[in-house]
Amino acid sequence: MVVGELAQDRQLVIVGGGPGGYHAAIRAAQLGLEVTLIENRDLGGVCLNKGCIPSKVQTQAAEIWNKTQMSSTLGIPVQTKPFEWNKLQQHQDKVIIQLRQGIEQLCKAHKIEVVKGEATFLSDDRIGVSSGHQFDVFRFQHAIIATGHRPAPLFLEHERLLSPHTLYQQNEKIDTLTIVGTDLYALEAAFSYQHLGTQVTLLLEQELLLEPSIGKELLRSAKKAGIVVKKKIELVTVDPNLEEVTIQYKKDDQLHAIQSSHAYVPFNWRGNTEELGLERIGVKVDQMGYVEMSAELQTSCTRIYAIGDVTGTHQLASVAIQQGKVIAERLAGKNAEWDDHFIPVVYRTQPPIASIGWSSLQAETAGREIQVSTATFKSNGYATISGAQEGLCTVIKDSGTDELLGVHIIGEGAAELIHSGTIGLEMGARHEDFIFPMYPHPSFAEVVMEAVEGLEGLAIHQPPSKQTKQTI
Ligand SMILES: Cc1cc2nc3c(=O)[nH]c(=O)nc-3n(C[C@H](O)[C@H](O)[C@H](O)COP(=O)(O)OP(=O)(O)OC[C@H]3O[C@@H](n4cnc5c(N)ncnc54)[C@H](O)[C@@H]3O)c2cc1C
Ligand SMILES: NC(=O)c1ccc[n+]([C@@H]2O[C@H](COP(=O)([O-])OP(=O)(O)OC[C@H]3O[C@@H](n4cnc5c(N)ncnc54)[C@H](O)[C@@H]3O)[C@@H](O)[C@H]2O)c1
Repeated sequence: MVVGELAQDRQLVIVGGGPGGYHAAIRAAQLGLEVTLIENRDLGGVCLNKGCIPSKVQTQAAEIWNKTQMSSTLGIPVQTKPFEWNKLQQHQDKVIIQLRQGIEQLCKAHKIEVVKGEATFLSDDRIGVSSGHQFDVFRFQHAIIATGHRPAPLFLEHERLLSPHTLYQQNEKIDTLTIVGTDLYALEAAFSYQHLGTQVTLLLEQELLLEPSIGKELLRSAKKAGIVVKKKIELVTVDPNLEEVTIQYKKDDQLHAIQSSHAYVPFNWRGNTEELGLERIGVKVDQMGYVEMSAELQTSCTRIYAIGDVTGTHQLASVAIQQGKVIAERLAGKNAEWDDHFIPVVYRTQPPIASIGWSSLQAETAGREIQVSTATFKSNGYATISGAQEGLCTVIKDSGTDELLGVHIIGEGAAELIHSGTIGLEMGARHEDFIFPMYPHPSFAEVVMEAVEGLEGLAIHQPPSKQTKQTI
C-alpha cells in the first residue's frame, strides 16, 4: 500500500456522494469553501443509482402506459403491442448515466475535489481514504458524514426476494410478485409492476399510514388496477427456491399460502457506519448503526456533522438535500436553520399521493379540535377532460384558530399540487389564505380550493350540506 506522506489540509471533507453529500459539497463550494467529497461507489448515491430515479422511471412508464390504455376516449388509438421491458431498462440506464455525469460536471465546475475510495476517520480532525493500493490522509476543519443506510434482510437473502435496493434492477419482466408491506417502496412497486404487466398481490399486515380517505381511495384504485389485496394478514413464512417463492400467511386465523415468481418482504435498515471508525473518535452510533446527532445535526464531535439517511430519521432524499445545504451554509457563516416540521411525502402510485402536515389522527392525538373536508377529482372540470377522475383532496384545519394543519391529495398532479400546501403550512396559513387567491380554471388546483371551501360548506361542485338560511 502507498501511504500519502503528509496529511493534506482541507476546509471541509464530506463522506458520501449521495444527494445529502453532493448538495452539501456544491452549496459549500458556491459559498467559497474548499471541499473534498469522498465516495466509494457512484456519485448520486442510492437515490440516483437504485432509489428515487430508477423507481420514478418505472412509475412514470406505468403512468404513461396506463394513460395510453385509456386514450381511446380522446380519439387516440389504444396501444395494442405488449410493453417492452428491455427498452425501459435501457432508458433507466441512460437517465442514471446522464444525471450522474451532470453531478460529476457540476463538481468539476465548482472545483470540488472528488476522491474515489473508502473513508475512515483516524482522529477527530483526520480522515484516511483507501483506494486499491493508495491511502491518502486529509486533515479537515469540518467533516460531514453522509454515508446513507442499507436494507438489512429479516429473511434469507435470495435473488427472488427483492429489496428496496433491487426492486428496480430487474432485467426481465417479473410474472408474479407478492408484496408484503405498507411502506412507500411496497406501494409504489405494487402499482408500477401491476400496470406494466406483472400480477401483483399486496399483503397488508397493518393499516396504511395515510389519511383514511386517501388510503381508502388508494385501495379502490389498487383493486381497479387488478392488484389482489389482502388486509389484516400475519406473515408466517417466506420460502424462496429456484423456481418461485412461497409465502404463508394467516388471515382470520386461517393459514394461507401463495406462490409467486418473486416477492418483496419487510426489511430492517442499518446505517452505513461500520467502516468509518467512529468508535475511535467518540462519535456516538446507535444499535442499528445510525449516527446520533443534535437538533443542529452535530455529532458528539463538534467539528463533525451528519446528514441524510445515516441519521436514521425521515430517510428521504429531499431531507438529505435540505440538511446538506443547511450545514454547508452554516459552515460558510450563514444563518441557516434545519427544520423538519413540514416534510412533503409523495407516493408515485397510480394515481399518485402527496401529503403535507398532520393526518386527522395525528392532529387529534396532538389535542387539536379539527374540521375535515374532502373534495373529489370527479367533480373537477380539468380532471374530467383529462380522464383523471380518480382521486380526492382532504384538508384539515384547527376549528378554533382556522389554521390549516394538513393537506392530503390522491389524484393526478398530486406531487406538484402539494407544493402550495407546503408553502401555506410553512407560512401558518388559515383557511381564508387558501380561499382568497384566484385559482386557474380549469385546473386540478381547483380540487384543493374546493376542499378548503368545503370546510365552511361552500364548495361549489359538492352537494349542498345542511345549512341554516341567512336573511339578506
Ligand atoms: C426504491 C427507493 C425509492 C426511493 N424514492 C425516493 C423518492 O422518490 N423521494 C425521496 O425523497 N427519497 C426516495 N428514496 C430515499 C432516498 O434514496 C434516500 O433518502 C437518499 O438516497 C438519502 O441520501 P443520502 O445522501 O443520505 O445517502 P445515499 O444516497 O445512501 O448516499 C450515501 C453515499 O455514501 C457512500 N458511502 C457509504 N460509505 C462510505 C464510505 N465509508 N466512504 C465513502 N463513501 C461511502 C455510498 O456509496 C453512497 O453513494 C428512495 C429510496 C429507495 C431505495
Ligand atoms: N416517493 C418517495 O418519497 C419514496 C419512495 C420509496 C421509498 N421511500 C422511502 O420510504 C421510507 C419509508 O416510508 P414510510 O411511508 O414507511 O414512512 P413515514 O414513517 O415517513 O410515513 C409516511 C407518511 O405517513 C404519515 N403518517 C405516519 N403515521 C401516520 C398515521 N398514524 N396516520 C396517518 N398518516 C401517518 C407521515 O406523516 C408521513 O407523511 C422512507 O424512509 C423513504 O426513504 C420514499
